[in-house]
Amino acid sequence: MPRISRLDALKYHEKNRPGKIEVVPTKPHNTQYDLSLAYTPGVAQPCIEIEKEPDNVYKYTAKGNLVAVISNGTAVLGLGDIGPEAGKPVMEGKGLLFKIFADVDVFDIEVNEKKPQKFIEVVKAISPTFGGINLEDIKAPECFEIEAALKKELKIPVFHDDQHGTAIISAAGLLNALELNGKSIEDIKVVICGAGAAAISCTRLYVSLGVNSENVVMCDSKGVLNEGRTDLNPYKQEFVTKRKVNTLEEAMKGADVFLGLSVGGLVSKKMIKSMAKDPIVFAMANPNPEISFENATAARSDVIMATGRSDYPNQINNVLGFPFIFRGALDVRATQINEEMKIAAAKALAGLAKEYVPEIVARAYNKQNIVFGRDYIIPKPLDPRLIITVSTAVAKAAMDTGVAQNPIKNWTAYKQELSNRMGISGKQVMSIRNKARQNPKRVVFAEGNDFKILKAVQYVTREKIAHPILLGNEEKIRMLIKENQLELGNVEIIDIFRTVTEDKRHKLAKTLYEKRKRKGMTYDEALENTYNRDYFGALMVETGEADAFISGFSRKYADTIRPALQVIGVKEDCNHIAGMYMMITKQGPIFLADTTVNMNPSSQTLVDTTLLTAREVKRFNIEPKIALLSYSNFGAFKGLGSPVRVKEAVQILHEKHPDLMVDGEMQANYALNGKLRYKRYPFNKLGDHDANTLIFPNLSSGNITYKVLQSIGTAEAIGPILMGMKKPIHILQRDSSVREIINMVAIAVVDAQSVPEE
Ligand SMILES: NC(=O)C1=CN([C@@H]2O[C@H](COP(=O)(O)OP(=O)(O)OC[C@H]3O[C@@H](n4cnc5c(N)ncnc54)[C@H](OP(=O)(O)O)[C@@H]3O)[C@@H](O)[C@H]2O)C=CC1
Ligand SMILES: CC(=O)C(=O)O
Ligand SMILES: [Mg+2]
Repeated sequence: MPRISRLDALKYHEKNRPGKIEVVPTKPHNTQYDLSLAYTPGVAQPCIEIEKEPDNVYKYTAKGNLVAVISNGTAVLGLGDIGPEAGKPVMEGKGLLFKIFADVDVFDIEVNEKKPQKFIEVVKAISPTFGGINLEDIKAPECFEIEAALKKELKIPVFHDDQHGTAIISAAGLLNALELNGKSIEDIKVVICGAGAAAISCTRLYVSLGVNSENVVMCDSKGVLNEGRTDLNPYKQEFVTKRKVNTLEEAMKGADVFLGLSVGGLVSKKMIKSMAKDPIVFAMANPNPEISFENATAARSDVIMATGRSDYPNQINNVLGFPFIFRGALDVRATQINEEMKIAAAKALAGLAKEYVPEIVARAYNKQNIVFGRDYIIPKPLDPRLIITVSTAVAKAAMDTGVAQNPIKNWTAYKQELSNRMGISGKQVMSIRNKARQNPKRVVFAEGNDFKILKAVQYVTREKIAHPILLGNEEKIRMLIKENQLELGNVEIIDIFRTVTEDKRHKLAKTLYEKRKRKGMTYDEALENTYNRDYFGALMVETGEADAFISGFSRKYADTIRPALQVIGVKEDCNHIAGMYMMITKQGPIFLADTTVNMNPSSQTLVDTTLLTAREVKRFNIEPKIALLSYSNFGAFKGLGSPVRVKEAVQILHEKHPDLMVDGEMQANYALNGKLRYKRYPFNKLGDHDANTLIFPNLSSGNITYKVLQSIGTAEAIGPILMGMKKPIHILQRDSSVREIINMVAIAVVDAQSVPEE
């Protein structure tokens, strides 16, 4: 990752409009009518309802999703007491993180007040605006008094992020690091550098998780908190050591764990060298850690090293906590964030780090693969699973401890809601995967010895989406699994050259021969074809040894489709096959066809493609609103060529399938903008509906359109969904991503679920 320069950071904050946040209205506001609803007179109605029943404030205002990030600027990162204005970039930054990671809205509030009592009064006075209060960068010991008083007084979650966020994340990292180096939490000797907000709270949590407080040595700016110190406030007194050590350097000798929550650059290589075997070093001061990643790892090859920074492995930073903790707390309208909720968050984070890491995360960090180990002890902030994992755990803990005023009744729906909030995968993707999980099927993969296929197979196995069967060289597959630390359990591998019995080969050959003997294929040729993985996979499906076949990842589409057509064939009521893509856009899914099979379709082929596509779209529980596209509208072009073919196809569809909402020929903008179309062509059968299904006049236009949409990142593409085959055979595009492969597997399984048993 490129290092950040001072100038880049300043430019970033200054450019366009200064700062990092803005307020965006959530209701229509373009007409006089809208404004009368948004403001007076309409606005008086919710005011009256809230006056009658104060809880209605959650129903009619943004309160329930609005968190105050409040600071007085007295402990801004490790920069110290730099004042409220100077702390504002950090608070805006927290606002940005709340929004992008958990869809929580934030007002950052910088208060020019250091005295705890007055600060408490300010926060209390503004609290009606908010669903939660995130205290930030307020120095110790004042922060303890402030948080305790506000928690007592307010019935909304109050959470000092530097204390508890840091404690939760570092505890998760510590538990995982100890698991890796095999040390027991009860035995470890721990040095904490810093005795402020973060350090005190972290240490309390470690002790509650099993660290022996007698094994803890804590230091502040004046040295070790020991029995010789007479200057300690009550919070520091809690961690006075009986050991006769005075300096950080002495304390570090033989220590198993170092936790830095102070200021940058305090720890030398020599100190790291003096630690016990397999030391754990979390240098969490920001922006500069107590010791750099380079220096710590140069000093000790056996170190497990983490910092608070995003540009090194193992970022232990409260960003992994506050967005998701508040999300969960707000969603159940918790009255507080209690210890159980914090521990649930820590455990959820620790557990997630040990799970399979999706490719999307690896790609975000420029890695081929990320697996639990010394350089990955804690999830990455860009991991889209965090919201579901952590927020769900927090919400559950709130319910279990009786602080949830609005308990969640349907966890599946809640997870879906969380995922929708972030647009993680779109409703359709989730629902296809969920449907697949209900009845997973046996899926054969032609390219079992490809890394991406193996990653997808790992996912679908874990998520119980399918029972995979891999075709390929077993030795090579096992080596790839080992090298990349993949977990595929007892996945079935078939080496079509070596491990197929004579009986089985002849059974497959006979099936093929029976289908092709009058099309010129001899028995010997059929036998020979069983050494081709595309024939082999398709034959497994045909003979009932598998339910679906996925191929084409590494070869030409036409080469893969031919065996499938010969073995499986086209459905009785279909004249041909066609390919469809589902594009997940911000406006919802849009279906495109034909994107993969028929180069220059006749009018009848366009009709067939439309019918196949309509059927497929309905399987997603979506009513197809179909536009047959061209470069002309409703007969405007009089010459020969695609508009005429499309027009003829529409005529046939109108005559033979009057119930179908379909029209054309039309240009793409008229298809996608129903109001525009209706204004000019009010007779059209789609009325003023935007089309959700686009049928292209030829393969070039269909294929180009989906690739353009996909490449410019406006839509996630799922497909190509092969339509018209008797049994589920799907042919991936070359260079499909792991996510695309997973989605195709889910579609293949859902397809297989609807194939009647023979
Ligand atoms: N990675 C993460 O997620 C997070 C990191 N942090 C980092 O932790 C640090 C502390 O933040 P916070 O607790 O909020 O701030 P506080 O102001 O509450 O505490 C700072 C502590 O650092 C101590 N300190 C300062 N200089 C030294 C020194 N030379 N040797 C030993 N201790 C020293 C102070 O000692 P004294 O008491 O004597 O003044 C004080 O105890 C910051 O660098 C911050 O960026 C904080 C939150 C989250
Ligand atoms: C990360 C953070 O909150 C801090 O360093 O203060
Ligand atoms: Mg902070």
